[in-house]
Amino acid sequence: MFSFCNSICLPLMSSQLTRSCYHGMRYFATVSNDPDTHDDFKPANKLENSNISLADVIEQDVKDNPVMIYMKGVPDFPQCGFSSLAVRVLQQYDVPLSARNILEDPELKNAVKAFSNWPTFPQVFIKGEFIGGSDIVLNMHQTGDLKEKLKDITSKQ
Ligand SMILES: N[C@@H](CCC(=O)N[C@@H](CS)C(=O)NCC(=O)O)C(=O)O
Ligand code: FES
Repeated sequence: MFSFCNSICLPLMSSQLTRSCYHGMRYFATVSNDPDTHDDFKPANKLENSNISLADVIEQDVKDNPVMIYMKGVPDFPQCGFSSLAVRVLQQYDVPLSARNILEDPELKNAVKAFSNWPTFPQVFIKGEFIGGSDIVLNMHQTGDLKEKLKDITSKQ
């Protein structure tokens, strides 16, 4: 079964109706249960088994991962058109992409918003610097600023 978010979000498939999106459209919310899909993009820093605060986790994420994206879904299966766009732009470059799925953790979602003081997702950080969302990343791609920002990041293996 399919459900769409205002023509922007991608169709989502699942058996459980659990969430509603930004536009108020209820949709089927699951992420891939293939563990390899998640691990490909897992940040160096893990949330599990940690007693540090979420703000510390985010700070560590953006320090340890040169290109870090907080998004809806995962890079292999974005669950929103904005997150999908940001991933597709960043994947034009030969750089490692680390991601966390904020749909899996409402507390992380709020902590990321507070950390960056930015109200929407996706949120992209490059070398610890908050860059912005998909529109900003796309614009930087088009102007050449993104290439410049990413140029000294070691390429993917
Ligand atoms: N201009 C932003 C728009 C992103 C956007 O509107 N995101 C919404 C819908 S996915 C959002 O994150 N809303 C807040 C929320 O879901 O908590 C971009 O291009 O990234
Ligand atoms: S626009 Fe609906 S979830 Fe992103």
